[in-house]
Order: sequence, then structure tokens, then C-alpha cells
Amino acid sequence: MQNLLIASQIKAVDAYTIQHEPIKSIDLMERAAEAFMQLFLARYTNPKTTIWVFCGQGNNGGDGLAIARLLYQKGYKHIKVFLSDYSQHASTDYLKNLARLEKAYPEIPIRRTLEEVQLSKDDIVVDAILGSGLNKPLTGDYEKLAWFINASKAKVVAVDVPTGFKSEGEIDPIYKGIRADLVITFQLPKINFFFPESGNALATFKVVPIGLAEDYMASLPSQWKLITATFIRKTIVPRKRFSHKGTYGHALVIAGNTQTMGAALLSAGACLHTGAGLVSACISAAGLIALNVSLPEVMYLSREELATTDLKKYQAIAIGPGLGVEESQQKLLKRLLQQNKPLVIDADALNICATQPSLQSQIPAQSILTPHVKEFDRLFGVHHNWWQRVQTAKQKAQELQVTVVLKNQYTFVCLPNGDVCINTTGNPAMAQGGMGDVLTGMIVSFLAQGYAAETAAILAVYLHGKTGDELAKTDGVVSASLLSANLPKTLKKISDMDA
Ligand SMILES: NC(=O)C1=CN([C@@H]2O[C@H](COP(=O)(O)OP(=O)(O)OC[C@H]3O[C@@H](n4cnc5c(N)ncnc54)[C@H](O)[C@@H]3O)[C@@H](O)[C@H]2O)[C@@H](O)CC1
Ligand SMILES: Nc1ncnc2c1ncn2[C@@H]1O[C@H](COP(=O)(O)OP(=O)(O)O)[C@@H](O)[C@H]1O
Repeated sequence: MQNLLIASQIKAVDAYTIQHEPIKSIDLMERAAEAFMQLFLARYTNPKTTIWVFCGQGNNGGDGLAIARLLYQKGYKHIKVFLSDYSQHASTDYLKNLARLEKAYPEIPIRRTLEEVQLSKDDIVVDAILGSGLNKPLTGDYEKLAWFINASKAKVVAVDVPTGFKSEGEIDPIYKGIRADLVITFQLPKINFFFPESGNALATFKVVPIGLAEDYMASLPSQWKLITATFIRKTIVPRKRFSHKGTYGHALVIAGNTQTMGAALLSAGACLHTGAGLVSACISAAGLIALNVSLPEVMYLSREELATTDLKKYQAIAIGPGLGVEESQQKLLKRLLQQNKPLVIDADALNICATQPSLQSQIPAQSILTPHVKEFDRLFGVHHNWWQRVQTAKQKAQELQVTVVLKNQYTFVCLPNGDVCINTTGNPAMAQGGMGDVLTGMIVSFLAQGYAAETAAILAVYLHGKTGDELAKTDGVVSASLLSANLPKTLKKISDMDA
């Protein structure tokens, strides 16, 4: 798991690196500019392209000036620089880099007013006006500049952060900053890149390492974490040599209704493909034939039997996919909540909890809630932005001592200790019904196999997205059943890798 840091912490890491590596701040800036340039050159290979480098007067602008010099050195001879010198103060390293540029390549044109700038859609703008130092919304000349660049339709590559975009905290509903096609960000992604509202400011981002002190970064307190492949590889326990079905637990999936039996089948199937030793599906009788035909390995438990069965024989239970919200399902859920056994609660089971808020306090500790945005807002109230929504998820996870899996393009796994683990696997080819049902089946499967609730949720979201990513390399759309069928391949690949 990688700590994500806020801008003030990154500043402290910069200072620490400068002092302890040791390295001069101007050399660290040079390293950042080189890292930016390497990625830029790999993407934009035509040295004849006109590149306008827009620079502010802080360290972001300093990066821009160094980038202009380095690109020119690499043969990109159509470089032009714009200086937005709207403020009284300029950073020391900005001034040093301005002097270096003017000395090395006096022929590079430097402009200071927009009347001198003509941008065409074939040009590239390097946005180095304001970076992580943004401390108030854009106004005046900065706002005009952002508008000018956005209106030009030129391709925009932002240095570290698009000008006007906040690195963390609530994103303003109306974005006035620069819209970047690509952000090349230093060392760590900014927390706000993971919120859907960032779509107004950037199409995509890439992280480049600049050699900041890793140990120090890891030592800083942060409740924002990134789920990493290394963590997953270290956490997955390979199947044991002398093992049998009993070793991997018995999972029960309570799901499905006449018109939504597919949800139950998808969930139970994914549970099987994720490796639970035994899987039972408690579905309405209408689905029995479908279950036997499509998932012969899965056992059937009728709704009636559920009332009398000793639940102790199940190591993990999930409830909700396609369940329905009628009185009978409400009764079923209430009875289950009273058993005080942790549950994976999804879809209609969440919707029932939303209409009967008193049920929330009855959710057993260590349970896992897996809402998508609509289910989340039904359950915990309407939210106007994702920052607020994640704050609520974090608070509820702590209050109820549960894991909240808030699903989205980037899924937020909020743990009972207040940590927010962000998943970066997954892609739009997966945006199709049934995908959440598969995830629920995966989570309950990992739980049945003995992983702790938090771990089961983290493993499942990562592998779910990873499988979707592998399939999306060749397929434009990834259906839930296709993803489910490919889970064993992903598991095999991961367990074959060295941690
Ligand atoms: N050693 C370092 O500190 C490194 C910093 N790096 C770069 O430094 C950047 C951060 O630099 P700075 O901290 O100098 O900050 P910026 O360059 O982002 O901002 C500069 C100044 O703009 C002012 N400002 C903020 N919001 C404004 C607004 N809305 N309107 C007008 N003025 C505004 C601030 O008062 C600040 O002094 C990073 O994004 C990154 O590009 C990189 O060079 C890597 C190393
Ligand atoms: N664009 C996307 N990128 C990454 N993951 C996605 C995307 N669209 C959907 N998913 C994933 O698919 C799942 C959808 O869940 P949900 O909306 O509950 O589906 P359903 O109710 O149809 O089963 C979530 O895990 C979500 O993270």
C-alpha cells in the first residue's frame, strides 16, 4: 500500500530530500524537468511541433523553464515561452532557470502578453503556470489565461497539476482552470485525480518518479492509500499442497429474484471462480434449474430452509444482488442481521437498509458494504460531490466498524480504522450491469477462504479491475460473466509472481 500525501506533506518531503540526499533544490527541479521530458518525448515524437511553454513565477514555472531548455536541447526547435509574471514575487529557482534559459538559448522567444501569442490546435501547450502551490481559486489574469488556452484547442500537457486544479479537498463545481489532455505529475498522484470531478480538469495522468525520499514518504501519517500490485502479491496466500475443499471455506450467497436471477448466478459463479471451497446459493425456487445448469458446482438452499439452517457452517455470507425489497426479503435481512455474523451487504440489501435507517445500527461489525454511488446516497443521504461522499464513507466505516466499498471508476475502500484505500485497476469496458454482483461474489469468496474483511475487500476490488484490464487489452466491452470466467487466470498470474 502506498501512502498518498497532501501538497503540504509533499513540500516537506521535498525539503527532507534536499537536506538528506543531499541535493540542491535547483537540481531537484532539474530532475523533475528531466523526468517530465522523458515521458513527453515518448508521447510527442515530432520535433517540428510548436510547443508553447506557459510559466508562472513559482516552482511550477521554474519546472516549465527547465523543460523548455531541455526540449530545445533535444532538438525541439519550435519552442516558445510565455511568462505570466502577474505577481510581485518570483521563486529563487524560477529566477535561476529563467537566467539559464536566456543564457543557453537566447533565440527562444519569450512573450509576456497574450496579444503576442497565437495558438493553433496543432500546437502543444505545456502548462507550468500554477502547480501544487495553488491556494485560492483562479481570478483575473490567471482566469483569462486559462480561458485563452482552453479556447485554443491546442493539446495541453500539464506539469504536475493543471493550473487551477486543487490537489486535494472539495473540487469547485464550476472549474475555471486549464483543461489538460495529459498531466505528468511528480512522484505521487494527487488525491483529487481519483475523484470523478477531476474529469473536467484532466483527461489522464501519468506519474513520474523524481527520487524523493521514499522512506520518509512512507513514514508520514496519511489515511489515503493506493492499493499496489506488490501489496496484492504479498497478501494472496497460494493454495496449499495438502489442501481440500474444506480448506477454502463455505460461502453462502443470498440473492436473486424471478426477474433478477442472473445477479445471483453471477455472484455465486464469481465466488466459485475466486476459489471458495464450497459455494451455496440461497435463491428463490424459480432459479433452481438455471442454477443447476449454469453452475453445477454450486449447492442450493431454499429461502424456507435458510430460516432453519445453522449459519455456523458458512464461513462467509453475502446478501443482496438482485434480491428484491419486498416484505419477505426485508424479513430475511432483519433475521440475518440479528445473527450478529458479519455479512457482505450489497444492492437490494443496502436498499432495504436505506428505507429503514434503524437497521444501519444493527449491521454486524466486520461487515462489508458495497454500494455504488446511488445506493450510497440512498443509504447515507444525498452528497453534492465525491470529496464529501468519501468523507461520509470514511466516517460511517469508523462509526459502524465496517468496510465500505464505495464503487466507481476508482473504487474507495474505507476501513474501520479510517484509512481510505484507492483502487486504480478497472476501466470503462467494464461499465455494464452485473459487474457489481461479480465483485460481491469475489469478496464473500475471499472471506470464506479466511481473509480478514478489509483484506478480502481490497483483494477483490483489485483483482476485479485487474481482470477487466487484461480483457480490455483485446476486448472493447467486458461483460460480467466474461470477467468472472477469467478470474482464475488472474489469480494464477498473481500467485506465480514473486512478491
Ligand atoms: N523542490 C520543489 O519544491 C519541487 C517543486 N516542484 C514544482 O513546484 C510546484 C509547486 O511550486 P510552488 O510551491 O512554488 O507553487 P506554484 O508554482 O504552484 O505556485 C506559485 C505561487 O502562486 C501563488 N498562487 C497560488 N494560487 C494562486 C492563484 N489562484 N492566483 C494567483 N496566484 C496564486 C502562490 O502564492 C504561490 O506562491 C509543483 O507543482 C512542482 O511543479 C518540482 O520542481 C519538484 C521539486
Ligand atoms: N468505468 C469503470 N472503470 C472501472 N470500474 C468500473 C467502471 N464501471 C464499472 N466498474 C466497476 O463495476 C462494478 C459496478 O458495480 P454496480 O454498479 O454495483 O454493478 P451491478 O449492480 O450492475 O452489478 C464496480 O465494481 C465498479 O467499480
